[in-house]
Amino acid sequence: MDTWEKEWLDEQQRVDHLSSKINKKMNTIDQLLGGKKGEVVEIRKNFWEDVTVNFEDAAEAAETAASIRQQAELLSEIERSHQGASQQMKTYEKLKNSPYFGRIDFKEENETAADNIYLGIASFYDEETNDFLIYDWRAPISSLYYDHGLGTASYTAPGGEVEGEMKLKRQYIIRGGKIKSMFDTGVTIGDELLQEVLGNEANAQMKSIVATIQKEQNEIIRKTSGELMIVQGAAGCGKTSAALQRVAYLLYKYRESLNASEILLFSPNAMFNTYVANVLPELGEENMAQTTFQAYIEHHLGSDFDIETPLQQMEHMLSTQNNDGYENELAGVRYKASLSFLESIEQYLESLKKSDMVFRGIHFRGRPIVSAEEITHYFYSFDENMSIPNRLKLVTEWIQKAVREFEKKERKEEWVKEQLHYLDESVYTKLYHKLRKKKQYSKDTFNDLNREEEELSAVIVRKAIKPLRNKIQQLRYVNVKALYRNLLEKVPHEMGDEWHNIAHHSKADLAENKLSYADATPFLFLKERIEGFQTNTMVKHVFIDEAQDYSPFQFAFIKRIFPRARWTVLGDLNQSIYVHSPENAFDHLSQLFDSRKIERVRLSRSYRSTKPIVEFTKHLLKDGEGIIPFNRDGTLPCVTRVYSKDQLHEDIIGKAGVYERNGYQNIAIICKTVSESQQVYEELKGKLRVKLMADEEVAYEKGIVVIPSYLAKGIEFDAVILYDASIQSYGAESDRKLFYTVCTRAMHDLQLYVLGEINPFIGSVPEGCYLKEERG
Ligand SMILES: Nc1ncnc2c1ncn2[C@@H]1O[C@H](COP(=O)(O)OP(=O)(O)OP(=O)(O)O)[C@@H](O)[C@H]1O
Repeated sequence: MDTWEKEWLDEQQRVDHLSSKINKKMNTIDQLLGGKKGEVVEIRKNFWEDVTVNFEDAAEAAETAASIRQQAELLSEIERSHQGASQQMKTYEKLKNSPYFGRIDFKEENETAADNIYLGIASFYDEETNDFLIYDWRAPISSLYYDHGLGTASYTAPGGEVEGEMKLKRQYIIRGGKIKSMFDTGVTIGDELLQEVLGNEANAQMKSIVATIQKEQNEIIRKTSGELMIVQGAAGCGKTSAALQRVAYLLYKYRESLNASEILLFSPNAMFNTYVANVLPELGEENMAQTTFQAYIEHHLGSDFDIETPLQQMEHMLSTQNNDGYENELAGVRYKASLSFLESIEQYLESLKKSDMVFRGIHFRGRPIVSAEEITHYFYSFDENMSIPNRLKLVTEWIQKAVREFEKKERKEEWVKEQLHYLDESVYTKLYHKLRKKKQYSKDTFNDLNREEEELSAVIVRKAIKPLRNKIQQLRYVNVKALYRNLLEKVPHEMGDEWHNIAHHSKADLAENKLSYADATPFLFLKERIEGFQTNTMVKHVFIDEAQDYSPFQFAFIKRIFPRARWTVLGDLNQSIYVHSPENAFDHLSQLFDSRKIERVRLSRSYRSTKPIVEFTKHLLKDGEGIIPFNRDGTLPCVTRVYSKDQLHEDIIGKAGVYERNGYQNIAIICKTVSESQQVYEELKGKLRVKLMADEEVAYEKGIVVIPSYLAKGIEFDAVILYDASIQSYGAESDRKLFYTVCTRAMHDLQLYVLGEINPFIGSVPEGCYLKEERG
């Protein structure tokens, strides 16, 4: 047996020893869990026997309430610790399968021997020996593993910097309690393990990367001093992965004061939410809250408007690219996405404090209660410096009072008497009981009858007027639609005459209760600023993935919603695919924060795709030289020219078959638009086992999928078949980033078809970087 084999055996023995310790702990918890369950059942059963119930007088009643509370607290305490224990059980289950992935031997300065530190997804403490047999990967000492090679090394412990020497750095793949591979590594975390991990087939869901986090990524995970962290890096360099590990790290570091629901991730679309949903549970943590910006807008405006989605906007812009008026529309969309527009809304709001607010009069059954003029008059009777929301609070109270008075008079109206006549028997009986309870019946029956009628009339009117009252409380009497229309009347000095056309389109949409994607955020902003901005102070960390796709306006908006949150923003300017995103999106963002509290991290190595694919895709960009591929072999991307649709489809079917036989489980046929995806799906579905993924609400699934460019964003596939890379599809300069984005979705294989002329971006890739084929 050579030394390495001996080492391996020793390591396996340690794993076995650890497994038996874990088993022991699991047994103890198991018994505890069983016991707790019994306790809960017992308490539930005897709940009312164990509380002293006595309502004789106030003191007794209070005692009874206290007794019930005590019993309920006991129950929830047991249930809480039951949940804690079952959570622990799940973690031990994972540790039993794979207790750790790394080891470092670290000799602290002034110590004689090195400590062996084993790193796993959670700590494991042995009470018998008072030893940590596994350290959580997020513990301060674990940073040594990610940041240092052999030799001098240090880490920041709670008590200060600890210096020393790293004697050994080892990596393992352990599955089912058996060591499958083991490597000793040097400066960076071993390429062997990375090769192995990255070479695997894509998953329908993103995986955690704890075992192979790279030094530059570790910075993203552990740096927590700033208020805004901007992470920029090429496609596939691990921005999303690092962000999710950062969430896990924050949950560990601030476990006493932070819980998962106080962290919010903005995803590019709803499908992406399902794609990343597994990473944190895999690490034994609860998932953070997830949303999309669109969902936020829908939540606030969706009941009043039909709101264009980003996907629909993109679809519209892509299909009108060659029309007259496109440039004008584009200028409008960009202006509405800018901080200048936000500033002009602020100015408009300031002017509304003095004049021009638009209100709707309050009517009931066609009769006026308070006219729009009266509301305006009352609104402007307040001090000019009083904010609009504060004034509206007073206006609302005033209107409600007027409605109350109106309500009293209304009881005598004819329609009330009519309804009284046809009143439902059950309502009648209910009211009778109510009046009896209030002891409002006298012995005088004549009076009773009158009273009964009065009460019933009051009920009828109150019920009929309630929806109106609710609307008033929701400030529906403020005509935000008209205010937004008036705002659009003002020609911004940045825009000139073409603005009239833009405003005209928006106003026509509004008239039909439609809101374009470009108008949705400004509209909501105006509404919120008028009615009183709804902020969320609970959220402490906001993460924004694919942040290059947000407009400066949207960033400013989000900042207002979460005034107490720290931000982690991840993006790649080369992947901004929306017309509203400016070239320098992150500069606009930085303006919202104190420059001393901003941290910037750049990632340059790309891990997703093989080296030949990265070499190909980086040449699609004007400034792609800085992108460094991780050294993973693979075949060259292939560009195939075809001369008919039939030929194209036949080839795609053949290629998808080859990929399937290769063992690939995630194969994407990426089209440019949703409508193209639908057509292609219709053509292929009878001949290929293929799914259409054109709706962002569906969860991402394995198999061969036809998917539009926009939805493929942020996710990855074993192989990508690009439906049509001709100049007709991707010819304009504005298509460059979209084209780069779709090509970078491929992990192992990239096949591009061209029906017509090859697009100019492929044209700029050096000859040796891809294979060329002709068909037909
Ligand atoms: N340190 C790492 N160890 C193992 N795999 C990694 C590492 N970093 C990144 N990866 C893998 O690389 C792929 C790309 O990562 P990720 O999706 O996080 O990149 P991204 O920068 O968000 O990409 P994009 O901008 O294209 O959406 C994923 O499969 C991820 O698991």
